[in-house]
Amino acid sequence: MQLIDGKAIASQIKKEIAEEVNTIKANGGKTPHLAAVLVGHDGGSETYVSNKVRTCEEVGFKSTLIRYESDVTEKEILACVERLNKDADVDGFIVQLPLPKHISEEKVIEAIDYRKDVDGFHPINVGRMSIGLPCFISATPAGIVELLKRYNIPTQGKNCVVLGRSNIVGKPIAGLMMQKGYPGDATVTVCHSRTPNIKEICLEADIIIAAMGVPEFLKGDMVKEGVTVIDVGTTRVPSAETKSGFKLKGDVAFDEVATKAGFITPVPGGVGPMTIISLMKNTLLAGKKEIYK
Ligand SMILES: Nc1nc(=O)c2c([nH]1)NC[C@@H]1CN(c3ccc(C(=O)N[C@@H](CCC(=O)O)C(=O)O)cc3)C=[N+]21
Repeated sequence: MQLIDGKAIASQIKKEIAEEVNTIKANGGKTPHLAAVLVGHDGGSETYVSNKVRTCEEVGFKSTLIRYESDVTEKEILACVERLNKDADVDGFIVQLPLPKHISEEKVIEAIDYRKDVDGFHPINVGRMSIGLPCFISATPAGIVELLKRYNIPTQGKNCVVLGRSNIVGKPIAGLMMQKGYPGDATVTVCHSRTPNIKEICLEADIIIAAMGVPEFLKGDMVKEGVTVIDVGTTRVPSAETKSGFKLKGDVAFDEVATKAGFITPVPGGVGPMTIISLMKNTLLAGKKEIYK
């Protein structure tokens, strides 16, 4: 079994980005600027957003964090998006999800200028990705693809099973794994809460991407020997062992599955750090106007 060390790969890419930012600045170019909008005080969102802001500092980006209480109105959030769309200094921005129930995530995402949508959640970016046009690819799927590449994991003609059909992970990663080229050219099966025979399907898989958000869903008896397992789950469960009182749990029963897997990502330290780094890459691309003028 080989552990896929997302944390190590992410810090390597972080150095590459920091060097490029230095060069841009040395040549009198504009410092890339990422803004993040955070609504409410949910523990997970706070941690992820502060990771993002800290990483911006580490690579030399400018960052702006805009915070709202959870009783903020949809109108106020839409006005904030409009301001960020117009702010010439902001190259890209994200609105951290999930949003409180009284705010429509669809409306907010559609209001974002797709040229600044470094999350890759806007329908224009989603659509362009699905037909293979230049676009912002959402950070988690992009991070997964990068890990497969860096570990030279074969995908062509392989059975890839995606667990979960969310708009931000399941659907886009399924599309990327079946697209032409590498990593891609896989035979993709998407399973979800209504799939009756998930175990049977997983037992045929060469690659399993687990993104259902159900802690320790994938058990040792559901995978074949030598499988590559990518664990996207990040559920916070209460824990007495940690200072924060929470522990991060993946969608994979790690110990059981690791004994059979060829490659496996840990949680934390797997896909999470790669998600952050992909967001930085998208922000750099936005700053350089490489995808959209
Ligand atoms: N608009 C938006 N964009 C997102 O990209 C987005 C979002 N909303 N909502 C929530 C999910 C989740 N997500 C993660 C980011 C970093 C880690 C991460 O850094 N994880 C670390 C551990 C962090 C910790 O200790 O809690 C790791 O796995 O090693 C995890 C999950 C981004 N998301």
